[in-house]
Amino acid sequence: MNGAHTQPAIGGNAGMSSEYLEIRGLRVTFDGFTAVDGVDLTLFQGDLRFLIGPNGAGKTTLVDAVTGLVPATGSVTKSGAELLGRKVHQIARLGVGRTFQTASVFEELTVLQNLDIAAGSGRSPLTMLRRRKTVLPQIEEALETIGLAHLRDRPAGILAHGQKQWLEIGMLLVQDADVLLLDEPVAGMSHDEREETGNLLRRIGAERTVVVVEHDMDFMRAFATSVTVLARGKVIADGSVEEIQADPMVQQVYLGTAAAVDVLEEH
Ligand SMILES: Nc1ncnc2c1ncn2[C@@H]1O[C@H](COP(=O)(O)OP(=O)(O)OP(=O)(O)O)[C@@H](O)[C@H]1O
Repeated sequence: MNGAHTQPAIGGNAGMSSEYLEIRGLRVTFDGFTAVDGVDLTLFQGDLRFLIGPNGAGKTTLVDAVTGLVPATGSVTKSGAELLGRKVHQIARLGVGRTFQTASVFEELTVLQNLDIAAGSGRSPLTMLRRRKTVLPQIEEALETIGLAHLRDRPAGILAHGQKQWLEIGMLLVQDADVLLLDEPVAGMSHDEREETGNLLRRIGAERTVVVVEHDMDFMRAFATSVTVLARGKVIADGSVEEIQADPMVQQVYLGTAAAVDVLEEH
């Protein structure tokens, strides 16, 4: 970690800005098995919220439910608009975007074309067929933000693993997503790529709400402004990194062994 990092502000701008995503009593059931069990979560603009928990805790299912991929009960509102019951593309249009554990970019298309398609997701098929002659300002901006401006005309297939994840994040930015749910964005990344990704999340997170599902505790400690711990579909703790690390319930449930305490407290 270099010295340029500012200390994460606990809770981001919580309380200072409008509420962005409010999850109440969220429940997802698969054939009688409850994967997400009555989750309440409030996320604010400026919050870089990490969602952690053991394997099978329900983290990805929660993201799937918010983004319309699995049916759920309860309520998820974004700035007052109910998301549950809407289709995936409608939720995306309301500004809620997500990435998957495996980056899903069009490998044969250039970086620019990938961003152009994402930016055009709200356009009609006819206008999509017409190629844009100029690069849209929001695409220029996204290229700079994700650090891929120099690779704009290269096929996405040649990008390094980390760069593909950044391109996916760029695709959410050009779609105007202001709530971003990222599923294990640094899995498989090198140390330097993690550092770059963390800085990218800080840059984009200042004006947005970013939720990061992650297993990497070092990454969480370095970049989280707040943390929610899920276990067996329920929220067992919510707070700053320090509060989460000191929580005996988290130490016990999260990994369940004495070694787990070392993992959580390691610096
Ligand atoms: N489509 C499905 N059908 C049945 N069960 C499912 C389905 N999707 C997830 N589950 C179950 O729901 C539980 C929560 O899974 P989920 O993938 O959300 O956990 P997770 O916290 O993201 O885990 P990991 O950290 O391993 O990715 C698991 O027990 C999983 O087997």
